[in-house]
Parts: sequence; structure tokens; C-alpha cells
Amino acid sequence: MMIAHVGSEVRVFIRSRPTANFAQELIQYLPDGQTVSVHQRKDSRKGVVNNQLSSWSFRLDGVLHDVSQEEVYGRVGRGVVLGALEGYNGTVMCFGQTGAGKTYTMTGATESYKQRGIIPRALQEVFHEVEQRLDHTFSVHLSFLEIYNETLVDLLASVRGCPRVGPGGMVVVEEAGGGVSVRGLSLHPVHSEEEALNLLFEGEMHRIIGAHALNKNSSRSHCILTVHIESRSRTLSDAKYVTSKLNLVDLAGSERLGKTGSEGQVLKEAMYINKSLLFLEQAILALADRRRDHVPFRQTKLTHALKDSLGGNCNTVLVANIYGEASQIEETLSTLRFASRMKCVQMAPAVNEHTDPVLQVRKLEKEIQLLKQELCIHNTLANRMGMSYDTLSETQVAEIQSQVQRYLEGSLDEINIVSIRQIQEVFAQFKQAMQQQEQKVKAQLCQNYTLVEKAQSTAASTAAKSRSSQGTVGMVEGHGFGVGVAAPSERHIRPLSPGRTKSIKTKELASQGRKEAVEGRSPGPGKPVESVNPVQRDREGREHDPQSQEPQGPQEPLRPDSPPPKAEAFEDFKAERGSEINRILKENKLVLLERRARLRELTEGVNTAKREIDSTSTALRQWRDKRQSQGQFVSAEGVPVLDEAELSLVLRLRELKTQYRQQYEELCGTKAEVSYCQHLVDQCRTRLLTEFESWYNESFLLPEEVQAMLRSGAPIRPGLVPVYKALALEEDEQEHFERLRYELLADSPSAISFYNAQNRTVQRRNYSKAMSQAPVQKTTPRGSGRTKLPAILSVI
Ligand SMILES: Nc1ncnc2c1ncn2[C@@H]1O[C@H](COP(=O)(O)OP(=O)(O)OP(=O)(O)O)[C@@H](O)[C@H]1O
Repeated sequence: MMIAHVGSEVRVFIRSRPTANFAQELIQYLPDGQTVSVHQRKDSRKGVVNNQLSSWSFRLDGVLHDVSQEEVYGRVGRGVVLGALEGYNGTVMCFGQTGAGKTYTMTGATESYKQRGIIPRALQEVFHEVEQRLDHTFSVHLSFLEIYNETLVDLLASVRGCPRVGPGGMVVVEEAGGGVSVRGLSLHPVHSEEEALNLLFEGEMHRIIGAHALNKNSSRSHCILTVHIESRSRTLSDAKYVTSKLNLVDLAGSERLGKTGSEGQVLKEAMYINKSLLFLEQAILALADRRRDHVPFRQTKLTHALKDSLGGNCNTVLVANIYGEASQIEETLSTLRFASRMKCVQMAPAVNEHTDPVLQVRKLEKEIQLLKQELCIHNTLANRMGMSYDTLSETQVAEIQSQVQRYLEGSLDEINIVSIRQIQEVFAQFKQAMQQQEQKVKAQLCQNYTLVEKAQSTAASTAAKSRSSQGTVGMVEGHGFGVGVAAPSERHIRPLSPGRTKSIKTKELASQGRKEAVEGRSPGPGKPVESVNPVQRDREGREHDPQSQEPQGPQEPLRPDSPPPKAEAFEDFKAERGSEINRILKENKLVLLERRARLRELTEGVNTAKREIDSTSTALRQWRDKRQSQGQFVSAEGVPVLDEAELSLVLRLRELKTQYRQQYEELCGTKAEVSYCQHLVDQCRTRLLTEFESWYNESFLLPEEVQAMLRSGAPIRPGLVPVYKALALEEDEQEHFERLRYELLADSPSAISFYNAQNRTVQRRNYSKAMSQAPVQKTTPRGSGRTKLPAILSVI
């Protein structure tokens, strides 16, 4: 059996039509039976022909010269047909100029049995094989497609019982797996050679015949007869089956337009044919080029319909029909070139194997049945009678549930494992029990949390009342937008008790804590403390309510175990506590942007002025040079004077220089402003971040001991945990103090060094004190210095 192997090339044969005027001097068939040499004579009409290109040699798979139809079928068609019966797609295609013998090769002479072509012989072979292969059942269908002027025509549409084509007409559609089919093309079941031939002749009758200068009865369309074969094994009750498509293609004549001398309808036909064959050539070239990953199949109906028939997963054979007369030598050359290109196309045929889902299910059901029987025997032998492997009933599930419950409570020592289904159910019950338990704990926590809120709310309102009576509550916040400190009494996210804190881990709690922390208030209704400056309240609270310095059980607010993501917290902070500094930062940024824009404008202006000065200076210089060569202008008094043009240049230069200077000055001023604004923006940004860090540390990270230290009244600002940082933050004030001292000591400069040294010693002592864990003793009065923002540029 001749089935192409993986990686082989498309097989190509030459067949020449017999003629009395065979151009022996131009076309030579070499004795190897595979090579054709062509020599082209000088064409006097075209003038000189390049002699180097006058001979060509084409080596193909075989030359069919003076051979019978039977031999042609044997060498060209049989292998492909047998392959199709095995499940390989196959294509036999005839290509060549009009009248070269394509239809003769493909269909043959209909009036003579002996001269019948590849198609009738293929149909005969198919049904002969179907009868022979008793171990398989075959189902064969035929379709007959014509492509005429880029229109798809169903040549078997007139057959009785054929369904009508829908409104969309016929279209080539791509199938999963890379194949194509023609939607709307009728498929006809055939059970015998005769039925198949009937359809072939019926289709042939309908072929559109066009008048043509070269051959009056030549067909002007491409025709594809497809034999669809499906085969299933009779012996193996297998769900697998194979399918294949055998395409028998008779292409329209390939001659060039100029040659035909056609006009009107025939010219139009010839144009369509040329176009489709040109695209066929392009597709072949792309297929032959292994580096190309795209093949332009969709450019015409022909290439699209043949997409899965040219190489690839298909056994493809091409017959290049030539008309060996001297007058046809150019067409012959063109056909041979096409044939040799086609020869380069690779194919890798593969059997189209499928699995029938219905049969597959049936097969698997049978297998399950068999396995169940085996299991039954196994259980009987293992003395495990009464085992069931079906889906568990409700009673069985309830029993397993009860077992799991008892096991969890401890009243059942172990659960006896009997089957996979039972194991799965036991796990499911464990999962369910765990989820229920989780819900319970959650509900309990929520309840406790509500209690805490209530208790806290009551305590806080009492405290608020008491503070109110002392005239400290409700003080309006001053300029403390950047303070970033929440009063310990307001830091509600403190553990109720160390043990309980560990168990509170829900996300809700964390986010609620965060929200309330940024708002600087404790949760719970009826607490009018939002307007109180938290720092002030903290201090007031510590000064007037010594009780608040100690943990107060339920009065202690809750604090989530895991801090919220910083990015999120930062957004909250900017919207609430840090809103004022954030606003100023934004305003300063705007001013900075505006100043920068102005700076750009001025720079451009200065540059333009500079360029104009340069060009005017050059013009002036040139003018002077020119004038100097002509002699000097002098007034009536004999004094040298400027002429009008020179004067206007001089004046323009002066004006430009003035303009330049003004703009340059403004530029310098704006540059200074930009750098000042930049400095302010940086300061604001640093301040915002510092305050945020401070607030975040205090609200979410500060350990309990530090909180306690803060509550005890230590003069360290909460949140600035590392003591050296706290000291560093005091530097503003220190610097302020030093500046005053410098001013005072301005008259006695020798004292400055002394005080500097003394100051450094004091700083070192404070630092080591702080590092040795002693609470830092801050000597500066509370509330001074640090709450002030650095100077901010007012919005212009
Ligand atoms: N090998 C051959 N032996 C005998 N007769 C042939 C042979 N080849 C072609 N002919 C004859 O030549 C004529 C033209 O052949 P045919 O119609 O097959 O050409 P064609 O290539 O199919 O043309 P078209 O492109 O118009 O379809 C026919 O009468 C045919 O019988």
C-alpha cells in the first residue's frame, strides 16, 4: 500500500496530452522516467531572449507520457484511495492549461469505460474494498462542489431529497483540529459503485461550461468531488472509529489572460481563474517554505476549500497536465514550475481516529459492572458480606454523622473504616463539624465584642462628662492638624485582656479599629469627643483623671492583633487625621507646579531673546562689513553717520538686550521661588510621613509596655518609640533655642563655643540616659514647639 510517510513530500506527476505535433526538440523526457527538460526558442516578437534561461530541467515523481488511464490510476490514485480507506485524508489534483487533459485524467471519457479516469476508478476501488473488508463496516458519502467565479455551487443540489441551502448560502468553515468543510454543501450516502457513479454523472451534467477561444467545451470552473469515508471495526467492540476525506480535484485551466483572447463573460471567468490559481501558487509557496508559519489559505474560495487537502495531514498527489506542442511551450513551462514548487510541500499524513462517546460510555459501564462483580467475590472471600458500594443513603449518612460527633466528644474511640465512600463521608462530616465550631466561636466573639463596646461607651461618656465639668472638654482644635497622636484613653484598640486579644483576629475588627483610630475616637454611640484635640485630651485626661492611667478592664479599648496594611492606613490617615497637612502639601505642590511652568516659559523666552540678539548682531555685522567696503556715510558736516537700516538694527538690538535682561532677572527670581517651593513641598511630605508613622506606631504597633509608660505620664510622645528618634524630633525646638542664644550672644562671640560644647555634653547625657531605659525627662514645657508646622508658603 502506497501511503506517504511522515515528513515526505507531495507526489507530483507530469502527464502530457498526446499530439501529432509534439515538440520533441523543445521537450525531452529523460530515461529515468522522472525528469523533463525544456528548451525555449528565441521569441522573435520579444526581441533578444536571455540565453542563460533557455533550458530548464524538472525532476518529479514520474512522467506519464503515452500511458493508459489504468496505469495513470495505478501510479497516481490507487495509493491515495487505499489510504483513505485506512483513515488518511487524500487529495488527487489535476493542474494545467486548458485542453491539456485535466478532465480526461480526472473523469476520463464518459462514453468509454476503458478511458474512464481517476474518479470512476477510485469509486470502483472504494466499493470493491468495502466489499472485501468484512471485518469493518463502512459508510460512504459523496459531495460535489464547484467553484465558479468565486461562487460555491453544489453540483448535487438537484438530487432528490437534497436539503435546501439556508439563506447564508454555502460557506467554507474551519473545523476544530484544522480541517475545513463547506457548510450547506449536500452530503449523499452511497452504498454501491453504481450509486456513486450516478451522482458523479449528475454532477458533471451541471458543470458550467463557458465558451473559450482555445477549447469550446472546456470547463471554466474548479471542481472538487469528495468521498467521505467512515469505518468501524466489526470485530473489536471498540468506541474508536476512523474517518477520512478523499478529494478529487479538477482545476480550471491555468493559461494566462493574454493568451486566451477572451472577452466579456469569458474574460471575467479567466480573471477569476487566474486569481484563484495565483493564490493557489502563493499558498503552495508558503507551504513549501518551512520558515513560514502563516499560509494565506483564505484569500480565495479555492485555497480555503483545499486548506486541509494540500500537504499537512493529507496524502496529496498532483498531476501536472501539459500540452506538448511548440506553441504551448510557455504554458508548459509555467505548469512545470508550479509542479516543482508543489513538490517541495511537506506532508505528514495521520489517521483520523475518533472516539464514539455513546459507545465509550457503554464500554465504561460494562467495565464498572465487571469490577463490581470482582469486588463482590473479593468481599465474600474476605468474609465481608453485605458490603455495598452504591451511593450512601440518608440513613447511612446520618449514622456516619453521629459517629463523627461521638468521636469528637470522646464517647467513641474509633471510626471503623469500611469503604472509600464511607471515608469520604467521614471527612465531609469532620469538615462540617469544624465549620460549625468556627461559626460558634465567631458568634461568641461578636457578642463579647458588643459587650465591650457598650461598657466602653458608658465609661467614656462618664469620663467625658466629668472632664466637661472641669471645663476642658470640647476645646476646639487649634492648628494641630499634624499632631498625629491619639490619646491613650481614645486608643480603643487595646486588648480587653491579654488572653482575649490573642483570639480576636478578624479582619473586620482590624479595619474597624483602623477607621476609628484615624478618626481619633472610640467606638460606640453617644460620645461627643470628636472635636477634642486628641493630644490635648490625652494630656487633660492624664492630668485630671489619674484613674485613666491604669488599665480599666472592660474600659480598655480593643486593638487588632495584626496591623492593617500601611498603604491602606496611609490613605485613611490622609483623609482624616492628616487631612490638614495633606491639604497644605497639595496646595504647595500646586504652587510648585505653577512656578515651574512659569520657569519653563521664562527659560524659553530668554533663549528666544538670546537667539534673536545673536541673529540681529550677525545681521548688523554683515551690514557694517558691506558698508565698509562701500565707504562711510557722512553728514553735511562731514561727521560719520549711520544709515537707516543700520540704525534700525542697532535699535532692535538694544531693545532685545533690555528684554533679555528683564526676562533673565525674572528667571533668576522664579528659579529661587521654585527651589523654595520644592523645599516646602519636601518639608510637608516629610512631616506628613513622620506624623503618619507616629500615628501608625501608636495605633497599631506600640507594645503594651510602652503604652503603659506613656500612660504613666512619661514626657515621650507616643508613637516615637525609639528614644533617640524622639530626641531628634525635639531638635526643632533646640535649634530655635540656639538661634535665640546666638542672637543674645552676638556681642560676645567667644561665649558661643563654650555654650556649644556645653550643649553637646547635655545632649550626650540625655541620649545615654534614654538608652539605659530610664523614662526621658523632658524639660521643655508641654505643648510647645512640636505641634507647630514649619513655615508653609501661602497659596498665591
Ligand atoms: N491522455 C489523453 N489521451 C487521449 N485524449 C486526451 C488525453 N488528454 C486529453 N485528451 C483529449 O483532449 C481534449 C481536452 O482534454 P480535457 O478536456 O481533459 O482538457 P482539460 O485540461 O480538462 O481542459 P479544461 O481546462 O478546459 O477543463 C479532450 O477531448 C480529451 O479527450
